[in-house]
This record gives sequence, C-alpha cells and structure tokens, in this order.
Amino acid sequence: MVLTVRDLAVTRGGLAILEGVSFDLKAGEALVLRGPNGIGKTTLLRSVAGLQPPEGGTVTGAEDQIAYAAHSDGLKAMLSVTENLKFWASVFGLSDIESALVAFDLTELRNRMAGTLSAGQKRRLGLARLMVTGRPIWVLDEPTVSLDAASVALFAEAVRAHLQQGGSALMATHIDLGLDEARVLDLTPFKAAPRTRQMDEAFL
Ligand SMILES: Nc1ncnc2c1ncn2[C@@H]1O[C@H](COP(=O)(O)OP(=O)(O)OP(=O)(O)O)[C@@H](O)[C@H]1O
Repeated sequence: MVLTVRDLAVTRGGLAILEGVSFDLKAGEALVLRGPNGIGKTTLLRSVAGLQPPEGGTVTGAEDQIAYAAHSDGLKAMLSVTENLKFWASVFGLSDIESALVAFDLTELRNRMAGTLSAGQKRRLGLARLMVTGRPIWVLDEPTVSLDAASVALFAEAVRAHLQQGGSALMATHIDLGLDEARVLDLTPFKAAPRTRQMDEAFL
C-alpha cells in the first residue's frame, strides 16, 4: 500500500496555490508538511484526501485507504463520547472502540456528551475517531491544536503505534512531534506563480 503523489497542482478560490508537488508515502512511514501560513498545506491535504479535485497531477493509492482529520472536529454534540466513536466505527463497518478510548485517555469521559467537552478533549475525541476507521493512511491537518503537552505525547504515541502496525501518516503541523521516523516536506519551493484560471484561459 503506497500513496503516490505526482506533480500535483492545487487551487483555492480560483487561485493557483501549489504546483509540482511529488512524494511517496509507504506503509510504516510518516511525512510532515511544513511551510508558512497560507502556503497551501490544508489545500494539499484536502486534494490528497479526495475532498477537492487537483488542478493537475495525480494521486494514486488513496481510494478507500484514507482517514482524514480536519481542523474542525465534526463531532456530534448531542451524542456521548462512546456513541460518537461507535457511530464513526459503524460508518467504516467496524465496532471496536475500546483501544481508541484508552489511547486518547477518554475512558473516564466515555459517557459525557461531546458538546460538553473542553476544546482539547474534543480534539482528542476527533483524533480517536481515526483509530476506529481501520483505514491505513491517516491524513491530519494541524492535529495538535488545543492539545496540552500530555495529549500531544498521547497523539505521537498513537501515530507511532499506527506506523508500527503498517499504517502511514501524512500531516501538516507546525510543532515537533518527536517522531524521529517522520520525513519533512517543506512546501515553500512549490508555491505556484500567481495567476487565476480566468487569466490562463485569456492566454489560450
Ligand atoms: N475558501 C477560500 N477561498 C479563497 N482562498 C482561500 C480559501 N481558503 C483558503 N484560501 C487561501 O488559500 C491559500 C492556502 O490556504 P491553506 O489553508 O491551504 O494554507 P495553510 O498552509 O494550510 O495555512 P495555515 O498554516 O495558516 O493553516 C491561502 O492563501 C488562503 O488565504
């Protein structure tokens, strides 16, 4: 199972954002996307996860393989922690949630409505959802926002265990997760030349 990205070009709101991005992500590997605010990390992750079509290039090996965790946690506020995880597991045809509860220190909160959790607790629940999908490729956008140091360590440990089980992880983060095995791809050199689709069409 290899995720292969070749010569990817992405746009946002009609503006060219990144172009010429290529990388491979193999089983057991982690790749961290870096670059300044607005360079296009979120846009690239959305394209890799199939949430928006790329402007050019190819993504192969992603179909039915990716679990995506976006900025917003997308939790169901009126369901408990357990119910949220069970619901999410069922979407992927699975049922086991216990290891995810333990990994993200959610066992004492298991019966709490998700809407009553603190920001960091919600984030832990949002990340725990990745574990119940059974999907091998985790795509994570700023996964540590709102997390305290102890929760960042839990998250890093969960990623490490996922890699050891043959999974992989592609993530945008500004902080050092202490994952020695992670490679880093700085997107700065891939910033697209400023132009709009309309301008391109005008020159055709
Ligand atoms: N809905 C939108 N419409 C138009 N432009 C947008 C939209 N969302 C984001 N952009 C622009 O697209 C560019 C890439 O944004 P993106 O969120 O992918 O960057 P990022 O590297 O993830 O940034 P950050 O580190 O701040 O999270 C930015 O210039 C941003 O202003």
